[in-house]
Amino acid sequence: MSLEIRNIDLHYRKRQVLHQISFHLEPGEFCALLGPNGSGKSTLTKALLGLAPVSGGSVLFEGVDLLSLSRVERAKRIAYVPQSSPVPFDLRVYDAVLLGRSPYAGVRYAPADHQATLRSLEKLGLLELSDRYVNELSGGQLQRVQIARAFAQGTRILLLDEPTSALDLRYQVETMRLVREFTREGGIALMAVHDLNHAARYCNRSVMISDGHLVADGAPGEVFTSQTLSRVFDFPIDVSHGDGLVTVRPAESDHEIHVPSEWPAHRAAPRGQPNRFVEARA
Ligand SMILES: Nc1ncnc2c1ncn2[C@@H]1O[C@H](COP(=O)(O)OP(=O)(O)OP(=O)(O)O)[C@@H](O)[C@H]1O
Repeated sequence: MSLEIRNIDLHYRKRQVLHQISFHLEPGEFCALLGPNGSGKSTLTKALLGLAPVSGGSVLFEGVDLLSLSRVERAKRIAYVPQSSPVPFDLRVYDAVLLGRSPYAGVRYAPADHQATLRSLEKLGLLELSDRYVNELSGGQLQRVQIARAFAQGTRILLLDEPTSALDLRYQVETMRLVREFTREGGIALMAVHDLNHAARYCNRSVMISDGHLVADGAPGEVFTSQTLSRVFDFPIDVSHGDGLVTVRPAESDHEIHVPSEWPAHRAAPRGQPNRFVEARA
């Protein structure tokens, strides 16, 4: 069952921040949500969670518009790892992860909720920290608690906002692998991320936003071209392909790439085709 994001418009006060954003994600897709600072990535993520005021459009999953659901019902379908969030000082790691089960809990948590919590703590290497208070953790440990809570929620869709920004290299890689495993088991993941090399390496889909408009959509190997990235980030960027890997870096000064003033003339392939690169701005 795909996640269909259709014609999302969003205004903050009178300023339009998202313009007719449309794309769909299939089970198994780990999609990078890319774009420069202020382009609208976090806003789109929050819109999908019902946390930002959508002025038009819908988000369809399993036959329902997620935007029409209550918070609890939406939380059974979609979990979120925020960039940062306030830390309650008197909460232990175990209880913070158990909170991921609150959409299912009645008066008290069931044994299945505790089992899901333990599995998630183990996955994220947090069992040893279970009894620690979350306000005593390092930034990276706290980030792993957020991820564990989202996994414990047991949803089919996972939204992540820069989930590896506070993590050291080992946990960056392990987190990317866990999310990839989640999608290989049939989940759908959408991750706002700045690290283009991470996106190229771990994601099998990428969607680019510029100034609130969708400007490119496809596999990273197709979308990541010098021309597109230089245009979107307004900065000369080199892309090399080799050994099955795409590598992105700032262009060397002795062969700087001209930042094109026009969008590359790629067109969307028919639905279901692997190349979904679109030229979304005329
Ligand atoms: N609560 C808000 N009220 C008004 N404007 C907002 C609000 N939140 C974000 N914006 C504006 O919306 C636009 C998109 O911001 P957003 O945070 O979605 O960008 P982003 O792509 O996630 O940026 P970054 O990469 O820097 O995290 C920006 O111009 C920002 O100033």
